[in-house]
Amino acid sequence: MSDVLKIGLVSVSDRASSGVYDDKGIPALRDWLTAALATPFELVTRLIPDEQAQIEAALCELVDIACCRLVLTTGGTGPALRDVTPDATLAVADRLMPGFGEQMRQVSLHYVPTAILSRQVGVVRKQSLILNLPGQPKSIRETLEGVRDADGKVLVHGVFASVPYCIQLLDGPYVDTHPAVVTAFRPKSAIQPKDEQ
Ligand SMILES: Nc1ncnc2c1ncn2[C@@H]1O[C@H](COP(=O)(O)OP(=O)(O)OP(=O)(O)O)[C@@H](O)[C@H]1O
Ligand SMILES: Nc1nc2c(c(=O)[nH]1)N[C@H]1C(S)=C(S)[C@@H](COP(=O)(O)O)O[C@H]1N2
Repeated sequence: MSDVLKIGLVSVSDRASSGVYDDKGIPALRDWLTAALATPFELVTRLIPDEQAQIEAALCELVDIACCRLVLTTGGTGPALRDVTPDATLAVADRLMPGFGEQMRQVSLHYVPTAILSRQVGVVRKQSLILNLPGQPKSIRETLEGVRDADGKVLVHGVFASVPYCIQLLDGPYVDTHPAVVTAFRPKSAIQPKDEQ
């Protein structure tokens, strides 16, 4: 098994994918991951419209063929008729990870009351974790990183704190983070010394 974490990034947007506006989802995801990850990773990106069949196909390709152990989507999680990212994610899921959706909405409520409108889910397909993030580019940092007070103390944990251990439990590569951005939590027995990573 390679030590390099392959991460699929899927930006789901009718307007960005048709060129009405520039896609800000993938750049925001790339920037955040570059700042947060302390272990090697490789990105595979897709920009597609809000079409359920295309989202399902992209998720299956990224997990089954590109072997991405983590896939992050952005966009299409709301209640509008064309928002179908969670539906596509559930359709290709083997198992649900309800804590991720619950925690992302919990975090997001600190930023915006309409956080409850996001139907975002976390699931496992094969040995890969798929997480839906909302479409607002700023929601990427908010949901992954969580909420801090003015002194930088974490008030509500972002979901990324739990992603490295989840990948480890799915027999994926050992992933570590920069604590200034987000601290990866795992039980003491699962922590690998730096020289063995
Ligand atoms: N990929 C993106 N790049 C830049 N801004 C985006 C992107 N996706 C969404 N946004 C912004 O976040 C808002 C909410 O995202 P949502 O996924 O609900 O998009 P939408 O309103 O369905 O439109 P579209 O699918 O055409 O982006 C959008 O109205 C837009 O302002
Ligand atoms: N962290 C965070 N979560 C958020 C938001 C946001 O700006 N930041 N926007 C909310 C809004 S307004 C909507 S409609 C839903 C769904 O957004 P989406 O359709 O762009 O995925 O996400 C919600 N969650």
